[in-house]
Amino acid sequence: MRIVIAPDKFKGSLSAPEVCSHLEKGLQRGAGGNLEVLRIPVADGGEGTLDAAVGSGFTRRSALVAGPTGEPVTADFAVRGNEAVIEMAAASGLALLPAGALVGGRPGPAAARTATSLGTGQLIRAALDAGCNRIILGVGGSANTDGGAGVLQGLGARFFDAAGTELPAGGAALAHLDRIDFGGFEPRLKDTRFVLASDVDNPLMGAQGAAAIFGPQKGAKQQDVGLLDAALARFVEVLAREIGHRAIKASEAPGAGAAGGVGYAAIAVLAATRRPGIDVVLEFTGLEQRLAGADLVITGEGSLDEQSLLGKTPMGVARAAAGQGVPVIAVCGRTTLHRNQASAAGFDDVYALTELESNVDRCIAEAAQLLEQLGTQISGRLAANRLARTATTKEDLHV
Ligand SMILES: Nc1ncnc2c1ncn2[C@@H]1O[C@H](COP(=O)(O)OP(=O)(O)O)[C@@H](O)[C@H]1O
Ligand SMILES: O=C(O)[C@@H](CO)OP(=O)(O)O
Repeated sequence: MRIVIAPDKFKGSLSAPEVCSHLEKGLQRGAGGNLEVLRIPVADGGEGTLDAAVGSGFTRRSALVAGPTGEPVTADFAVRGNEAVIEMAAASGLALLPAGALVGGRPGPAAARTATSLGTGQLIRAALDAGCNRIILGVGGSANTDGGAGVLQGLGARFFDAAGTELPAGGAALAHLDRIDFGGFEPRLKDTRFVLASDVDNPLMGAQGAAAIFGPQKGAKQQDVGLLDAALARFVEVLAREIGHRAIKASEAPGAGAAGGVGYAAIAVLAATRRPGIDVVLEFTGLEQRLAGADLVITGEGSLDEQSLLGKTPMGVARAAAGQGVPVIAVCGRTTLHRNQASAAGFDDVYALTELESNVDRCIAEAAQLLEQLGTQISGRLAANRLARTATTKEDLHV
């Protein structure tokens, strides 16, 4: 029997490659090691996108870049031929904030105002140095609200105030922006194509913008949100002087507000095409083709819920599986979906770790072992031949 395991991470407990390996261990245990298993970790453009690329034949590279508060961090990216996958959170992620930027263990307001996406720009440069001219920029989980100004700085642009002094890092400083010098801008960008892999469709500014919606999770208090939003508006105004009206148009584009405005810089200056993260990931993993001839695909994520139905990773996998006529099982930490919702979404069966351990904290702490147990259980059910695409109509659906 040929099984493809193509899950997203279980956020807070297991990375997608870990989900793959523990699930396979359990499945094989239940099947006496007789399964042919193909592991394809997937993601939605955010955290885990790099793992998905590496799991699909890209080579992991690393570069020393500036972290969100400027301190050096070693960030990975992935290369295959002339194509690179950059997960911006690897350089500018909220999770990289040093202890000094945290207040009570959470990002503080100073970090919200000053965090920069500089390291993401430096990673792009590292990808260019590696010979890439097609760059997939996976966004999300960022610490910055700087409109992607840091990305442009990392690529050679310089930002000045009216006195001709170079601006300090971060979104708030953009309130004092007077001029951007693109004189030293990376020339190789002219021949480089960017894809912005993002599921976030917020514009750059306003009530649905980067500062208002994602600022608070980065530590911004109400007054910081106002300040950052106004600073972003100033950035757009000054950029429009340099590159014309497209700077304004891009600020309204869906996705401009992704990753604190890295989406904006990518669309306005790097001419990035925005695509749903899951579509981009499924494409570079070649999932649909690799499903050909499979008897079953197992996907999943930490929480399978109503949000998942809006097109998150497991839905993308289910769609690809439907294209190949392959049955789909979802595994997850927990689920709020009813059986008819799961079935309408294309899942023939859903297994949650909470069925094995009702204490969610323990479920998270012991996810690896529980997932193995679940894998063994799934093997047992497969052996009993209880999986069929008609499961739901037979009232045989698991949840
Ligand atoms: N092992 C686990 N057991 C139970 N619930 C889990 C487990 N791992 C993650 N979760 C739940 O999934 C949530 C994360 O959801 P997930 O789908 O992985 O990511 P996202 O938030 O990006 O959609 C966690 O907050 C937690 O509630
Ligand atoms: O980085 C961010 O600003 C947000 C939106 O892109 O990311 P996430 O949705 O992962 O919180």
